[in-house]
Amino acid sequence: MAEPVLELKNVTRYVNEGCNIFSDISFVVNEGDIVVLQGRSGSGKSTLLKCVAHLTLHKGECLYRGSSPTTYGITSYRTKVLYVPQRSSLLPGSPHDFLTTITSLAAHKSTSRETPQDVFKRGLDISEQWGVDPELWARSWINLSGGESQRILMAAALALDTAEVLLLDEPTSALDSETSSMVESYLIDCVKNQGSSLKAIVWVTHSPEQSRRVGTRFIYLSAGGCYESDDPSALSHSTSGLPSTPKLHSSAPSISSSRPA
Ligand SMILES: Nc1ncnc2c1ncn2[C@@H]1O[C@H](COP(=O)(O)OP(=O)(O)OP(=O)(O)O)[C@@H](O)[C@H]1O
Repeated sequence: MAEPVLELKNVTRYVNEGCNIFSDISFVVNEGDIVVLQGRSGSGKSTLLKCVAHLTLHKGECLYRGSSPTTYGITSYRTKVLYVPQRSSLLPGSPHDFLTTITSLAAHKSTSRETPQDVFKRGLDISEQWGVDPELWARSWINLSGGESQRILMAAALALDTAEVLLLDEPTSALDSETSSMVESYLIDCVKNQGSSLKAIVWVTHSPEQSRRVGTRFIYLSAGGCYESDDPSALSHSTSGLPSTPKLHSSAPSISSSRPA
């Protein structure tokens, strides 16, 4: 049986007293899973990834291999459960600077024996397979296109080779369909490859087609709770039970489920 790698227990993101973006989100991510997380715009997908990455205040627990982030130390936890944002716009310097900074962190050094040069070379190799000119790694993030930034960020995350779980926030939203499919295939192969350090992905997308191509499980955020479905595009043809405009929720648990998530 597949080992659980990540466990969300009653994760609740509050905004004000008694007002939540979502409440009591609970599900387990097992080795080999590519969990596609879908939901209407504003339903809280990005916020949930940030809660799991311990980047935003929340209630409840996110256990990695059965232990809390504080047990590992938050920075070490983030090398294992790695959040890849949709945009790199707030990062200073160049992608090369970024990778140099990350590989110099004690948390990275304690989980990787590779030199920064090895990591950088792998990042170049991966991104070149996706059509990125190696020279772009020396350019400032702000002068890269959305698609160039997205591919380089993803290549950097994979090149670090420390994460067992990637939390991907619309990772191909700026890519054309051909490039998107190369990135998708690479990620799927990594999760399937027994020798890879990457064991699972939580993948936010708005595309039912992408959900079908990459997902092994499908979780939907809706009405401040979540449900799991066998249908990779349940949201796109759901006509009931979903608010057209997501609202903050004033009551606690609200988990609708076609199957317990
Ligand atoms: N710090 C905050 N304070 C108040 N509201 C917030 C805060 N952070 C996020 N929100 C609100 O929470 C909701 C969920 O935001 P989030 O970005 O997680 O949604 P999403 O499902 O990822 O949306 P999209 O699909 O449009 O990217 C939004 O209505 C957003 O405005």
